[in-house]
Amino acid sequence: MSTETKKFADSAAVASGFAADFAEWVAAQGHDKITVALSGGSTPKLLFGLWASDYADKIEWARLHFFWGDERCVEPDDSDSNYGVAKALFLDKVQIPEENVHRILGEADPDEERLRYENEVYGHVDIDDNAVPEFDLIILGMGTDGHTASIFPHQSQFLKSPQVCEVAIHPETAQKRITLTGPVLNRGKKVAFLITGGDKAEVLAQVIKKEGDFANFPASHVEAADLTFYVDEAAAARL
Ligand SMILES: O=C1O[C@H](COP(=O)(O)O)[C@@H](O)[C@H](O)[C@H]1O
Repeated sequence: MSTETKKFADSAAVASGFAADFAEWVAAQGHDKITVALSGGSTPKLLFGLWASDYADKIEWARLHFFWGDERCVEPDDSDSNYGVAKALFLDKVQIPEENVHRILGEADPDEERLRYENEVYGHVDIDDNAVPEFDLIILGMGTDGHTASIFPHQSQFLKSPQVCEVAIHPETAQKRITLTGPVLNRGKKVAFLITGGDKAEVLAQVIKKEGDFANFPASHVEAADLTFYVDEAAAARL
């Protein structure tokens, strides 16, 4: 298992550092149908913008299949939709076949969608001997409460769920979400956290150093074989 922390000056530098590593990694993959689970929220927006502006013709997008680590149960054109954000910022701007985009249907019944999406994942992603999907790359973020994907501290049982996806509930808004579970995050062949901002510094330090309240932060339970934290100086202030 290898864990690395890459520190950058600010959030823009995190996006460009990750984008450069990503382009190199895609080019080095010896197979097509490279499966990537995207994160949502605000942090990856700079990355998505950069993919559209600087990498549209530098990456063979048709080799990639995009999935999501989590989705909010809203319409795809809702500003809260993780898919909607990615679509507006880069999917509509790069040459990627529609069938390579495997969105979670946030507008569908969550319990039915959880099962449909699980089958979608099984239809395209390698599995291990225990039928756990092995994405080539999973991109994750972390909330100020230590949640990752949509595994929140109050639903930490999802870290050990035997299912591919679970229906999560946001602790403050009660918004329903669909999230990949802990075993799937841990089986990612490569996992990258993108974490920026001083408001995450204290939690990030506990997550990385495994100190203090770390056990209560879902992000600290992601233990993939190849794990990299891309952080800015503000988020890294307590490391
Ligand atoms: O709700 C979510 O939160 C996390 C962190 O989001 P950010 O806005 O702090 O970057 C994100 O990784 C997750 O995908 C998202 O749905």
